[in-house]
Amino acid sequence: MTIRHLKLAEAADGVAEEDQRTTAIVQDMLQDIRSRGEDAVCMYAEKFDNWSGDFVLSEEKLATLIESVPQSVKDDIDFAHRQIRRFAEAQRDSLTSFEIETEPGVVLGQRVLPIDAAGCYVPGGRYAHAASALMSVATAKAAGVKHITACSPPRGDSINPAVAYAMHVAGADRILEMGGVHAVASMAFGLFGGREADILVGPGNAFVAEAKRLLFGQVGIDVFAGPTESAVIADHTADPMTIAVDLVSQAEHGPNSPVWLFTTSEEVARRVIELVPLVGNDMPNAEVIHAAWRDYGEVILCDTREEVVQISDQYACEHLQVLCEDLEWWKQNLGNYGSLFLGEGSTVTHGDKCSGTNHILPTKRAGRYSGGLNVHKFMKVLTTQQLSAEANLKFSAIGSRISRTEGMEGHARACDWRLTKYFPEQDWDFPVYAQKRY
Ligand SMILES: NC(=O)c1ccc[n+]([C@@H]2O[C@H](COP(=O)([O-])OP(=O)(O)OC[C@H]3O[C@@H](n4cnc5c(N)ncnc54)[C@H](O)[C@@H]3O)[C@@H](O)[C@H]2O)c1
Ligand SMILES: N[C@H](CO)Cc1c[nH]c[nH+]1
Ligand SMILES: [Zn+2]
Repeated sequence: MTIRHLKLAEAADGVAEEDQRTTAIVQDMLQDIRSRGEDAVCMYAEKFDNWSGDFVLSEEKLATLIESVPQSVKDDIDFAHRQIRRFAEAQRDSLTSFEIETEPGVVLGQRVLPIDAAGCYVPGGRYAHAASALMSVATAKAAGVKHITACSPPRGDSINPAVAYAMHVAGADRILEMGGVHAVASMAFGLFGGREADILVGPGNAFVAEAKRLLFGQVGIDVFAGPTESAVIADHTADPMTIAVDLVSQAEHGPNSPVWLFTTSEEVARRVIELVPLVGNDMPNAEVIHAAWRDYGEVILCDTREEVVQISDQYACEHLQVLCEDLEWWKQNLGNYGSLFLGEGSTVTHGDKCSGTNHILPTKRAGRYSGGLNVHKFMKVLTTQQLSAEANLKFSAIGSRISRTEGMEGHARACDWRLTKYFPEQDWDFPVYAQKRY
């Protein structure tokens, strides 16, 4: 393979150490919250978010916040909410409960049940992520989750009003004005009068994502959804300006948000390298964009589209845009990503805000083994079985023999007991233990 790195990420060497520092900080915080509970949370809220108010958002305060949201903002959030809820319901209806009789008297089934309690983290450090509230809460609601707590970091006197509105219309039962590791821990441990979450979902910065990862096991999580990443795949037909605008759009997430270009066209690559800083200059948050591009931005030139697929699957980027000829070929051949955006008409902003697919997506190469948040993450597939006495003639005989082959006498006798109970007159051509009746 003859790939060339036309632009390297300047921060590449320090990333592993930074991840280790984050893990150590988050481990200490979780341990402290485990032992000191709400007192520790109050301390972190004061330290990181300058917050010493109540955490549970009251009905009255929620009403005041909603009142302060302009009607035009409510209309847009309502539109996005309908799209997201509709897509989640379509997903839900393709996974169903069923029962089948595989042999006479053997009924096997699956029941698809919602998880009972979800904790939805809505980021709020740098931006007011109203759409993220819809993504997690509306999807949990579509799944049928009964107890939904949503949280977001307060800024000034409250969480952002549009975020509060989005949480409310999507169906949150309880809102915490709290963010960061301590909010994740509060939902997991059921602090401040809430239920212990059965699953924690939602994106967040490196600390939030690491907290969820460390709590996994005690609770379920959706996916490792840390700092945003975006990649564009482009051939010679792509418009460099469109690529630059789209890379800048996702670099604005934070100074550690990587944006990558994988291309077969050196001309397109060189033009994009010129354009990104110019497009970024014109933005209110130019500093963040320049840092992300300088430290994490990469441009990789490949000879063939097959090589591009190989590189792209290796990066397993959260968002992947394809600006090339023959989109169907790319759709069939790309295998690792969080969400795919095909053609110039589709920008990541559509998925981020309002098209309806979920924007809570895998980062740090988690796209190799998982998709993003979807309605199934809030649902459990539970199996059931009911065997008649007659069905035991076959199934207990086989179960007993397999158990003894494996050296598991207790398992074998559970079957033998049924054979001798239901078929006392039968002669067996294999050893069957006649259990004493006590
Ligand atoms: N992968 C996805 O699906 C996805 C989607 C949307 C957003 N995102 C990402 O979410 C992130 C949002 O980050 P944000 O910072 O704006 O909001 P955030 O709410 O995730 O984090 C802010 C909180 O982090 C805590 N914090 C800050 N510094 C800390 C420290 N040194 N130690 C411990 N805790 C600390 C504070 O409590 C603060 O309120 C971005 O990185 C964005 O790219 C990802
Ligand atoms: N691109 C983000 C997912 O990494 C989601 C988002 C929300 N708002 C803006 N962007
Ligand atoms: Zn985004």
